[in-house]
Amino acid sequence: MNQGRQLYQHSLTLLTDLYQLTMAYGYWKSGMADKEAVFNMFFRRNPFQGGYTIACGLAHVVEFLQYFQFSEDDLAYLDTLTGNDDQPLFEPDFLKYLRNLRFTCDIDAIPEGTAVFPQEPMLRIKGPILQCQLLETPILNILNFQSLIATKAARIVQVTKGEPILEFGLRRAQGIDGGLTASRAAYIGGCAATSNVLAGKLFNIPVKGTHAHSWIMSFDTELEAFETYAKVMPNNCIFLVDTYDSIEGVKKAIQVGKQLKAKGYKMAGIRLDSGDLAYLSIEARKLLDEAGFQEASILASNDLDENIINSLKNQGATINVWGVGTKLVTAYDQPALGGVYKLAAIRNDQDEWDYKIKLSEQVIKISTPGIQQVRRYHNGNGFIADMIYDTESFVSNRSSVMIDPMDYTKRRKLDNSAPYEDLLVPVFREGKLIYELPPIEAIKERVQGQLSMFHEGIKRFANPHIYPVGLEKNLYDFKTNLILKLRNLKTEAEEV
Ligand SMILES: Nc1ncnc2c1ncn2[C@@H]1O[C@H](COP(=O)(O)OP(=O)(O)OP(=O)(O)O)[C@@H](O)[C@H]1O
Ligand SMILES: O=P(O)(O)OC[C@H]1O[C@H](OP(=O)(O)OP(=O)(O)O)[C@H](O)[C@@H]1O
Ligand SMILES: O=C(O)c1cccnc1
Ligand SMILES: [Mg+2]
Repeated sequence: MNQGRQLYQHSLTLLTDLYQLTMAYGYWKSGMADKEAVFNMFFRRNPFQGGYTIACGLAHVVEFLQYFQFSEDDLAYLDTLTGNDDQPLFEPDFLKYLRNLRFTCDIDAIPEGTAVFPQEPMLRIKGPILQCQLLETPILNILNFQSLIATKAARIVQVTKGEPILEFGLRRAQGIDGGLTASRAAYIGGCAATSNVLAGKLFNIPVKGTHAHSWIMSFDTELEAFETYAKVMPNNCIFLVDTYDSIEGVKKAIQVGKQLKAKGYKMAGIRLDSGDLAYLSIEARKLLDEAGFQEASILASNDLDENIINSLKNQGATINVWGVGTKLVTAYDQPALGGVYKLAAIRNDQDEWDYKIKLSEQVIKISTPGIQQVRRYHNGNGFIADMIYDTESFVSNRSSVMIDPMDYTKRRKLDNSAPYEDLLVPVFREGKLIYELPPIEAIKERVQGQLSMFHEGIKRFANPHIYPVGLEKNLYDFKTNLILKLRNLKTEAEEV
């Protein structure tokens, strides 16, 4: 029986964890639904043991929020949920409340394509606590994955040094949305094109493609396969040469390349997809050059990542176009960015902010309270440090002191008359979109622009230099005192 399409045709508003809805119900039932709260999204470690992370996914957060509304279907489904006594989980009046619920929060976020670092709020949301709570899961889902893949792509781009990377990952991506959003993030991170046609259409990304072994295998001979392809697609010929014997394959490609030339076309190149890619590319280059095909590209693919590409380059490989799939779109060596979303402040009955903190035995896991902003300082040559400050308590003096949250002896004085940029920009005000989403090309350019502004050391793969990020002194002191108070210890001031 045809059940109809089950995926991708309905409201995404239920794309959240059930516990967000049970808490939402709790807030509503106890009269707290509209209490104003602030949450921050941040991560604690850069992925891939690297020195930076590329922020990506905000456009899809915006899209999600613009369509945020419970549909009749959604509500009917929620109405079927029961607790362990088989009674309805949610009472009808709560579902009526959800029917009329609209997104009305303020959001400030760091633009896509910006390099970001641990502890920095990538996104800050302020609004009724019930809404902020429901949005934790989708916001993390979107930003964690796209930022992870954009970062992976940026690392691969670092090693190919301007040579184009074609993203070939769709067949092994983590499902349909994983494939689509990975293609977008990979392009933003610096890939030149994708093989993913739907991503090309949806996100305005260039698409590219060669042909597979099956094309070669469907003919009696490799030569016939190349000749037929040249006949039907004379303007898009990259011949896959490794089906039977890569060197023999290159020779056949040259034969067909000459036929193309005689007809006024150009053989764009060859593709290697197995064997020793360094050796084979060097041999292929010699053969191509000797035959007058100096301009023909050598594309290589086969489980490539930044480390293998680096090694191939060190071996003198003459590959100049890189096809990268599985290890890019699945972020093979680190499958998730550990971004979190934490309550940082809540309005009390006196209409003042109560700052909130999550304690932990591990210092790195203690959250930072406050309505946070990130100030990125420049000197003439590049970025020198990022300071996280609380917008409510910050006093813009001539200089600020920032303190490393992991080591209070590490301090730095920063000059507020030097150029700086406050990284979070207003995106929504009371639910209204006030941010103009940049075109994907601008986001992509921002990545490379940003990376050129940091000390080379943060881009190193092994033990990268740690870019300085700290808390502004008032925020640091406030956080420390709050920790002491929660642990029932005296603050320094109370001690004397
Ligand atoms: N010169 C090289 N130096 C380092 N790694 C390489 C080199 N050449 C190829 N590789 C990588 O080594 C791995 C080879 O994998 P594998 O043995 O599965 O493939 P293969 O036997 O070449 O081809 P296939 O199984 O696809 O026919 C791939 O990840 C490839 O990118
Ligand atoms: O290796 P990736 O980085 O994922 O790039 C995409 C791969 O997909 C294709 O073949 P597929 O892997 O489907 O088959 P093969 O390994 O047998 O060539 C292509 O030939 C690449 O090898
Ligand atoms: O176009 C290609 O060569 C291609 C596309 C997807 C996967 N592997 C290769
Ligand atoms: Mg493969």
